[in-house]
Amino acid sequence: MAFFTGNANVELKDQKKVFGGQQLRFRHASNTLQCDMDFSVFLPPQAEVGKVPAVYWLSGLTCTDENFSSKAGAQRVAADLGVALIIPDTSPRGEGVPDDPDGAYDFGLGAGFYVNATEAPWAKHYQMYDYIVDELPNLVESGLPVSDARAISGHSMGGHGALVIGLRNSERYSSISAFSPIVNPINCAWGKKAFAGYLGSDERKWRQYDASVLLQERDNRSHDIPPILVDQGDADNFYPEQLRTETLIAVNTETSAGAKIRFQEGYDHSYYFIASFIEEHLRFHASNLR
Ligand SMILES: N[C@@H](CCC(=O)N[C@@H](CS)C(=O)NCC(=O)O)C(=O)O
Repeated sequence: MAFFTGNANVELKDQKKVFGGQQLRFRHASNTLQCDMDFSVFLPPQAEVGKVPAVYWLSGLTCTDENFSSKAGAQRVAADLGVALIIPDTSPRGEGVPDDPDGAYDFGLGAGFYVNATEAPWAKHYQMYDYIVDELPNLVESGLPVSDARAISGHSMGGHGALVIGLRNSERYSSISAFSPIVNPINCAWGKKAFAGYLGSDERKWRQYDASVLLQERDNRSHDIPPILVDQGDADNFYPEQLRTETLIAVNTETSAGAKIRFQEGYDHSYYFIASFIEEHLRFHASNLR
């Protein structure tokens, strides 16, 4: 199968057969992020005969596109369901892309928080929201056998990204799910640091990137929200201070939003937790993908 035929901007870096499908890794020149970006894709065997729907996966702090592909064990079920997995990196990368001045893991490289930065020196490259919502799906759908039937999922910072992007673009995603998401970043240390850096000190600008605020304010929105599934391990060392799951539970109840938010006993924040429940999440998305 040929990929991105005629598009000199995209290079195939790796290709492995797995469960009858293909695990692929590409590099492309991103206009939105003003740098070269790697992304991974799993194409199920069904993609050989037609376009398949896709689950977009957003990873957490310190991750690249390779953590999910190598640790979650999602390919077997995705192959069974005929669903592609689209796995971007977590920040812009490369020479000239600024990083946290102290090299901290929770800001800068590996920590783009899926926002469009407005503050110098971040604004030039840190436009992850637009990259995930527009550039990446446009690229994938133009050069791979992947349709515009999309679901979105993610972990921790990526769970925050999936909830925010899915809630703000409900016409583009048929379902949303998250593992251990940061659900109220305007009220936790990770979120405050990231939003102050990328968006500046005016906290009113932060609210557009907070899943609990978006859910609370959904009555003002013109369309309904997609079905939502959230799993949270109760032995997660970032729960509750950073993740603030209770805030989402309260808003979900108060607004009758219908999100299914589950605690899973004894599970921590790691990819072992994701591997344990990814099958349920993929089946949930497949049942909603139009
Ligand atoms: N390195 C950080 C934690 C970072 C972390 O747990 N990252 C999660 C996402 S928030 C992850 O998926 N890490 C990569 C992995 O487990 O493969 C620390 O020491 O506190």
